[in-house]
Amino acid sequence: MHITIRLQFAKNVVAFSDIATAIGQAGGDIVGIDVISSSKTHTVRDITVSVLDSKHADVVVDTLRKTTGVKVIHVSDRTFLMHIGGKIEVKSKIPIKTRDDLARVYTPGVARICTAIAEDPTKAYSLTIKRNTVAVISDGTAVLGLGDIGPYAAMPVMEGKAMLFKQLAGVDAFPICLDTKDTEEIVQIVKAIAPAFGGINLEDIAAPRCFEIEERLKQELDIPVFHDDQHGTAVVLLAGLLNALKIVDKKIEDIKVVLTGIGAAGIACTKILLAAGVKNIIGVDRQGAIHRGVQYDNPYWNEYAQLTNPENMTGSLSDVIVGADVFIGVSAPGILKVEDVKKMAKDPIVFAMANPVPEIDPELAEPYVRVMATGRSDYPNQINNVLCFPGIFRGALDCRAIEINEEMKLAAAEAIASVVTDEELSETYIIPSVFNNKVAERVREAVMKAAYKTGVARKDDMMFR
Ligand SMILES: NC(=O)c1ccc[n+]([C@@H]2O[C@H](COP(=O)([O-])OP(=O)(O)OC[C@H]3O[C@@H](n4cnc5c(N)ncnc54)[C@H](O)[C@@H]3O)[C@@H](O)[C@H]2O)c1
Ligand SMILES: O=C(O)C[C@H](O)C(=O)O
Ligand SMILES: [Mg+2]
Repeated sequence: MHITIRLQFAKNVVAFSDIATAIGQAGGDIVGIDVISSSKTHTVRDITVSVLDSKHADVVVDTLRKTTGVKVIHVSDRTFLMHIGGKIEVKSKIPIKTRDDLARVYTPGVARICTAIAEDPTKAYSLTIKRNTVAVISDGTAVLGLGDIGPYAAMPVMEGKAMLFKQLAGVDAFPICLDTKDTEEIVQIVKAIAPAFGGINLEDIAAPRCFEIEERLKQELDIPVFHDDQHGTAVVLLAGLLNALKIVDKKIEDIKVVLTGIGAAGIACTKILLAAGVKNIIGVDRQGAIHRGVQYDNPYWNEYAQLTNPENMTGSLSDVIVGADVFIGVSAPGILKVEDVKKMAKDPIVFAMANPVPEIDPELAEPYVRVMATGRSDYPNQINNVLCFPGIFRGALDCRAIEINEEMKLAAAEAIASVVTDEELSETYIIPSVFNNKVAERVREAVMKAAYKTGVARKDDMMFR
């Protein structure tokens, strides 16, 4: 990573070459220097330094703080700089240049538009932003793998999702973080703001509350409601697994899968795998393998035990991973050990998808696995729901679907997998890149086709009939 250190130094006490030497001795690489101001006695410079990680950054900055004649004014890194003032803004489509423009976009002209919508509320789709908007709703309780960090801290992730919605699929998404963890209140708030939106993307809401919130909203709203961490993740996981299985030449019905983190993502991933034909899947959470014969406080785990773990295995991750063909992690950093990977069947597939730190460091796992994937953008094979949510909502909005159903999700998974051709498929390319512009378009088309086929599309479109 790069950090930029703004420092002031006394010219008669220390020379810049001494500062450069100090940075070099601390292992930092100077990649840029800007002079901010200079007087007879003092100079202020921004020095951009390449460092290994945030601990290393602290070492470099501490060295400078201890250098006589140097005052560190502040330190910023590029990632922080990209977040200053937030990452998105609202823009008008039409400039208001004249009184005439004003009288059309605002009072009095706008009143005729309002009246038309009051007479026929479906006109909201043609005369307001509704046809292109998605609310990205979070309560900040399961933000990436950081846990319950609250609504303010969740905002940067939701802003990031909104950027991706726009860039990858042209969808106008609004980040909305709620300062409540009350299921009923969240349901009522989302229902109340729904008129402005064509779809609702729930994000980073912890299990098990997320299940009830999604179910209630699906029943009570006539626009698609989609919990991204459940279904977006499940769709992309299935796409990646379908392609990875081609490489190891194993059939989906024959594989043994061990999945850690039986929360929002884990339960949805399990369900999509069962629907796709997986027979032997064992879920592991903090207490070990989920199995029959115990009563869990979490009702979803009791149901989970009925659907999974055919041999009713008990024990820890290390116990049940023996002979597994596939490991899927949607849980917590570092919980899969190299020793565990060594116990897996031949040609192991490891999808360590916890963000930002995966269940196993890919560098540690790589010598022992055939196919390795993470949720991150800095390693090959990024299995991340960003491959799904922009295209799936684009499709749902364009055909004005009332919901995003199972057929639409399966169609999206197959569409994502299909972007990687048989010639291109390899251990390090099982899933297309986020920047592959075929992804959102193919997902959109597949999702619309499935929506028309299952009768949930409201917009007439002969092309997809
Ligand atoms: N790559 C992706 O696209 C993607 C998508 C969704 C979620 N995720 C990641 O998956 C993780 C879970 O997200 P979620 O939304 O399902 O959260 P969640 O809070 O709903 O579920 C997390 C589950 O993991 C369990 N867990 C925590 N520590 C564990 C441990 N040491 N061993 C076993 N289980 C443990 C928790 O008990 C909980 O059941 C996060 O790290 C998130 O970043 C990745
Ligand atoms: O936000 C991501 O990168 C993926 C996913 O939604 C997560 O919560 O980890
Ligand atoms: Mg998420």
